[in-house]
Amino acid sequence: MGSAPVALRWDEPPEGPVIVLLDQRRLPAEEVELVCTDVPALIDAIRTLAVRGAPLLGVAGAYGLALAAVRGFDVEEAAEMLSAARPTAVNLAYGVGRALTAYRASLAGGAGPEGAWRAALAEARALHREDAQASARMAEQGLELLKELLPGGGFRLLTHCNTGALVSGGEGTALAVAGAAHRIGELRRLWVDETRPLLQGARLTAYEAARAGMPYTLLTDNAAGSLFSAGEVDAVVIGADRIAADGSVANKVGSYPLAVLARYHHVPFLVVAPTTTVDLTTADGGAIEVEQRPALEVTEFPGGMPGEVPGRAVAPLGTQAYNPAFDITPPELVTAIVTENGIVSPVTKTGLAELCARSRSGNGMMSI
Ligand SMILES: CSC[C@@H](O)[C@@H](O)C(=O)COP(=O)(O)O
Repeated sequence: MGSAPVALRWDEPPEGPVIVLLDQRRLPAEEVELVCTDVPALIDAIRTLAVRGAPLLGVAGAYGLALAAVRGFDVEEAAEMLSAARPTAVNLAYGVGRALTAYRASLAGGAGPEGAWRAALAEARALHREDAQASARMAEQGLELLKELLPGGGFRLLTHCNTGALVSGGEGTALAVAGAAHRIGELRRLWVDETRPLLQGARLTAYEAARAGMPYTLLTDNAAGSLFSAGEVDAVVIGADRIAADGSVANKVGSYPLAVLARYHHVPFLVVAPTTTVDLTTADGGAIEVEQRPALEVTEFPGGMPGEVPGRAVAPLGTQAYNPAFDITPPELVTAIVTENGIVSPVTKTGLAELCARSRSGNGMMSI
């Protein structure tokens, strides 16, 4: 079994502190590090998905704030720019907000610039550690829930996008649950949606599943219906980018159709996400901003991502494309939301606000 990839680290070479990313745009073909020495480079990495996935975006945002401070950027302006780099995953603004609050408090307490950037860095490191701990708790609780829902064991799980170690300081969210099932010999099959247009499933989840030795099979997103109708899926496990106060879930586009299929076929639809992904200030799914991405990602294959080698055109030049990065699954289609603090479901009746209150108080825009 291969070791989990390290998606992000802070480094302090003699030339000055940097954020080192495993460049996810190049996986699985190449394992290449991308070194960000300044805030614009990090913002570009976030926009072009060199670093991605809700929990890791939070961690990247917090380290980004520390980088801004140590590299002499206008920290307040950097905080705004970093938070706005991608709009849907609430963790990004949350992570930036936490490091900014630590930075401001340090300055207000009389620290100089060195003390203030170190305070921001300490907060980023704390968030990174907490994320790893949350990941382990979600894996445990998600596994327990699967055992309850599917007492026969031998789970055949369908997942979408990428929710593993590449998006976390730990093993991730939904993929961490699959990993926990695999370790006890109960993962019969991991069905991996390729996740058009940027192929996070094919490129990244398959990469992680292979490294972990999981029994996995890749499918095109539009093959999922046949798989359900053949009775081959026991549960859907996905992550989330933002969960509104009413339990609506924003996640990678293609999640909502899976929830509809799961309901039709009486299959549990499980969302695995840390409480840092819950945004109690957003009332419902309609209030979640869904990121729209360039047409090129759809009209070229495999996804003409900025900074990448040009893709191959699969549509006539000038074709318009509808390319929302996320969709919204309404709460009535969600069987349960698994967090590090517990599970919200029609069965437990525990509210999201109660689970969030079990974490330390949030900063910035989060009301947790
Ligand atoms: C634990 S990651 C949860 C989500 O962030 C993930 O499912 C997802 O949608 C990521 O989208 P991406 O556009 O690749 O950042």
